[in-house]
Amino acid sequence: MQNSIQVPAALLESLAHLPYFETEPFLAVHAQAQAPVSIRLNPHKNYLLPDAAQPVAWCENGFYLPSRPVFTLDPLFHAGCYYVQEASSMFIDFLLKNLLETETPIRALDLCAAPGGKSTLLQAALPEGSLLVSNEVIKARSGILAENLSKWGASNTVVTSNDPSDFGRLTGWFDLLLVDAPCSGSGMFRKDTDAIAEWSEENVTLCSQRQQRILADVLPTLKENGLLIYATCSYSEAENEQIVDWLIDEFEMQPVTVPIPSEWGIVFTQTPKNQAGVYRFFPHLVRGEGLFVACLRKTQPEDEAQHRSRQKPAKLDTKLLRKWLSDEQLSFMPLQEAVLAVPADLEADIKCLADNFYLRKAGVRLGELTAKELIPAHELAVSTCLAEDCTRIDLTKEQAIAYLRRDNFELDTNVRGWAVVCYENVPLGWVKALPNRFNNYYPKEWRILMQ
Ligand SMILES: C[S@@+](CC[C@H](N)C(=O)[O-])C[C@H]1O[C@@H](n2cnc3c(N)ncnc32)[C@H](O)[C@@H]1O
Repeated sequence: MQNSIQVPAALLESLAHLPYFETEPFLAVHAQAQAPVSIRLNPHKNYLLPDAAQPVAWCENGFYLPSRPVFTLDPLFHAGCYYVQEASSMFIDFLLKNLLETETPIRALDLCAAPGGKSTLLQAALPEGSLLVSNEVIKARSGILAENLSKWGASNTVVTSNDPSDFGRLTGWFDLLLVDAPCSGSGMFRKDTDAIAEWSEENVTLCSQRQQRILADVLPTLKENGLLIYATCSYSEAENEQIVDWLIDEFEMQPVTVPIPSEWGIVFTQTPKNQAGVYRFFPHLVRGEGLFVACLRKTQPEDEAQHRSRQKPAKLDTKLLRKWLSDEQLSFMPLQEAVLAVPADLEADIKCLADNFYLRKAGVRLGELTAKELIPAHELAVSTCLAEDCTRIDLTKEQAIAYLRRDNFELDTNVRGWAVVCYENVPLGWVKALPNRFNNYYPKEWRILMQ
């Protein structure tokens, strides 16, 4: 059979004994030119799906598209109306819906979070009022994570950029821990052919050792009875089943599973040593990429770290700030020259995080307060807490693309001052309209570069 993607023979050999793995169909899907295209909708923003979109069975907001549009040229992509995510990863939604037995707000940590696919999913799936901390240790990658969460628009997220071991400062703090670990990447061969060149048996071993280090470092931050979701996009047992067996052997962790319909094509299998139930996604069986997922509950008692913030309450002109916001229950926190809006119920937690971690983003950045006014931040424009009565200007698609490129374009309006420009009623960002021109405040680093 012709195999346009050269799947390494050593990998094929190592997978041959796995249940439901079949070399020929596996190679056949890798020979196909096109991987399925799927998006997950942002439930807090409006978006009209194309008629031909088909639901992803295991995710309420997930849909396959019939072909791949040029997402970069869709203003609603930049407005955070949806996230482009391969469908297997959306399975986390199904697990959360079935395993979070509570409507009570929880604290969740997405430890390896950039670029933010699973964080945006978690944000939409967690019980209302929950806190989501999205961490990315590599500082250069934390920017794209903060960008994607800013566009998602929710106020209950915090982006940190810390080493997993730093979370040892907050023992017994989180109810949910997602570790979507860095891995050898074989499950992404179809979408990322560079991963093939980087694949080797030695790298699988190195990844497996790193996964153990990351997990051992971060597990103290999980509460007793807290849930760990461990995922990789590798097919190798050393990074998957063997890690789960190691977690059960070395820590007080119990596997938890949810039954799945067989027609989904997801392989429910067991780890060799402890017979823990785990999920595998093979692209010849599901409409998605390769993925491994396991869920475990911590049975070990863990005292919750107690923290009293060193931060003093700030004196802020709250009346002025509230004018910019819809009536969510938000508190205000200064961060250098800027002011943040954070859910009032999460203020103490966010201050505790600010005292202990490097915060890349927290809540919604409202802007900078001068003596007389707020210079609004982009995050506020694309947030879900922007005041309804804020001045809005509707753009055509052509104008919207020009705005997102930071190009000059004609705007026929009598509006003066700060206004939020919208496409199909969804905010894209700020302009400041002056008598004979306007200034484009779209963030330079996010502008569309594609011609
Ligand atoms: C599989 S990716 C995460 C994808 C992300 N969860 C998503 O859904 O968009 C793994 C992430 O782990 C980060 N990473 C690399 N080395 C790490 C380490 N030693 N500890 C924690 N995270 C690490 C990588 O930078 C990468 O962003």
